[in-house]
Amino acid sequence: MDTLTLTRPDDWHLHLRDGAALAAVLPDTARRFARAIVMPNLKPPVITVALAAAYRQRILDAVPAGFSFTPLMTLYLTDNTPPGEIAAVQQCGFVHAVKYYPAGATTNSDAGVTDLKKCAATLAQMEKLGVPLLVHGEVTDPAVDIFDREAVFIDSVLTPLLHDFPALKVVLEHITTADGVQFVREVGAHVAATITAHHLLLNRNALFAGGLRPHHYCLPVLKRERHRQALVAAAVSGNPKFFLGTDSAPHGQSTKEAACGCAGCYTAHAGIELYAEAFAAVNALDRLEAFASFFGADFYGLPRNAEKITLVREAMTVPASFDYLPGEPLVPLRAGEAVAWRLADVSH
Ligand SMILES: NC(=O)N[C@@H](CC(=O)O)C(=O)O
Ligand SMILES: [Zn+2]
Ligand SMILES: [Zn+2]
Repeated sequence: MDTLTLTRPDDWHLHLRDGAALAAVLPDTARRFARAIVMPNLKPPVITVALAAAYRQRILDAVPAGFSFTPLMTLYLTDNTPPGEIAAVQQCGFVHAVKYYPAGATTNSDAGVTDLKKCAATLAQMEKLGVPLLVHGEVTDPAVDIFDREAVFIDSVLTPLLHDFPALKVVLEHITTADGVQFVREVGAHVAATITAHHLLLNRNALFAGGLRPHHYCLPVLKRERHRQALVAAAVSGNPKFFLGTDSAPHGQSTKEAACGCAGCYTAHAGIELYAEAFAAVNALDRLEAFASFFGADFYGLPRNAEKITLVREAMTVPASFDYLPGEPLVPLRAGEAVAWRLADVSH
């Protein structure tokens, strides 16, 4: 098969940033995806419906002419998010979830939750109104090995959370381990997971291939090969609990190639093509459409897209960098290397 036509996909986990960075990266996503769940970890974070409305308008203003793209907004949960804000979420129609960052877990998570107990009334309201909680699932205790932080989070935070709020809709974002896969498989249908393309394609050796590779550093960090294989098995399984979320997370080159580099991989430039590679590698291209275009919409209770996109199996060399901020290029995943698929009618 040299071309693959599928229902236009959605990205259920995306970082668009703001201002000039937003304008630089948005076309890559809008070209491929009809909608995206937009992460709220701006500085300062998007903590109210009013802030989400303003951010949504800035995104819409940055959509290039001729593109159709709908941002699906999220709120950043803090220790102080009032339960009343959840009713506003449900009523506004454009905020689709609330994001839980354990304080200190990842990029711009300083304002995140220090103790979920402080959020009990707000979580109860989310459970009641059916507002999903999106979870960065890693503990922050520096004594816990970084490669174990997802598994420990599942046991010590997520399991008690679901015990206390058994009907809360939860998406365990960017799962990276066999433990994450198994947990999501075994709990009820109200718990799902997103999987990134880079976690399907790379294992932790990619962080150290011939030298330190900052552009492969993201959180949760890449894991060993058996975990990558478990993620691939989940993604191609046809189980609707697993769906596409790129976690495309742009950072300027100087902040990645640094003594203490930022976490995040930029993948939006090949946001669906990289998944096609991962599915083709296990002869499962026939499973890509449901994973990329159906299961996420179904989980969020949104209609599936009507348009189609076509991918062509033709190697494309990714540029060494993209324009991002003045004097600050953006180095994408696969910079200077080939991606095996390209989007029909699209050239960079
Ligand atoms: N994934 C990352 O490594 N970084 C994300 C934050 C996140 O999703 O954890 C970012 O905003 O840069
Ligand atoms: Zn995260
Ligand atoms: Zn993310």
